[in-house]
Amino acid sequence: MTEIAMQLTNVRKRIGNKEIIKGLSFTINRGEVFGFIGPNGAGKTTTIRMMVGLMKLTEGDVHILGKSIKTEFKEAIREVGGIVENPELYPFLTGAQNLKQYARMIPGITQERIDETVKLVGLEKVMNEKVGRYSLGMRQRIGIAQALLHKPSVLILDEPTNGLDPAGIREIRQYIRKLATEHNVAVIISSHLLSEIELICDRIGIIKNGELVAIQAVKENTPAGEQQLLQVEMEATPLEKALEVVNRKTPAAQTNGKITFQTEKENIPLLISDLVKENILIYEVQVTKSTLEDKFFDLIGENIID
Ligand SMILES: Nc1ncnc2c1ncn2[C@@H]1O[C@H](COP(=O)(O)OP(=O)(O)OP(=O)(O)O)[C@@H](O)[C@H]1O
Repeated sequence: MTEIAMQLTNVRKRIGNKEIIKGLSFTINRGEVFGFIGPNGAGKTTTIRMMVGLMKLTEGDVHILGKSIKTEFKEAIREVGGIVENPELYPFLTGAQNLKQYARMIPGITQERIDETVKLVGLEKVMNEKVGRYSLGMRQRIGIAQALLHKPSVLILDEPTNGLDPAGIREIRQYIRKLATEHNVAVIISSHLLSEIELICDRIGIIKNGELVAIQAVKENTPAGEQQLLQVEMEATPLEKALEVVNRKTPAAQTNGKITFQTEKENIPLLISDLVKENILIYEVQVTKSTLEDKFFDLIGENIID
């Protein structure tokens, strides 16, 4: 059974009189790697800062394992680990000393837990080396270990592959996948490069100008022979209620005032019947088979390269 790790509901952020984030609604499941992609300035970092509790929401809510970041901040935030800016590390201390230092700030972290996280990110062999001598990829991994010490259910990484070479990216990818599948962590990764992120993620949400413009499963991760998921876009009223009903069967998001989700063909009539039973009015349903790249270039209208 899929368990929702994080749910964004109509998340908005206004700074001054500018609305930077314009009503984001989507869910991320445990064990899933979710990519959050969009051009520079799209609103990824702002959204992530709200998800990790570094910035207040102007409107809407974020629930983490069902706990509201607004009304149950402590309980909700306990389930989140993240690297938003570069991980804070002391280059003149060893990896082991850095982790120990960091662990002092969190109550109840045992040496056993530190060792466990080191193993999780595969840094056992270099723990006694000074961090200043680590490669960028190793520094990222020790940052991930720090973020994991308190056993969060959701791990959020802002541009974790930034500046890494292909080998570094491959390593990070391997550990992120392991975290999701073996430890049931929901991992959220932001990036402005589709090519990098589609290799890591199960699902990708595309953000542009503070709005979610599409959400789609990455087909490379679909086992061979499995039926290809169809992309469904639906205009329905009331939207929030419709979103909730669809979410019971499959993760759905709100994009441009419509509900977007993916499902197998035979599920479509079942979902429509569920919606009708709940007195939801359906005005339009669009079903497409488009690939992620098609969608991405259609929506963004440009190749996202710095
Ligand atoms: N404190 C602020 N005051 C005013 N505008 C801001 C503030 N922070 C961010 N913005 C604006 O909000 C928009 C979204 O910024 P954000 O950093 O979230 O985008 P991003 O998708 O993370 O981009 P990048 O990939 O460049 O980091 C941008 O247009 C930015 O100029």
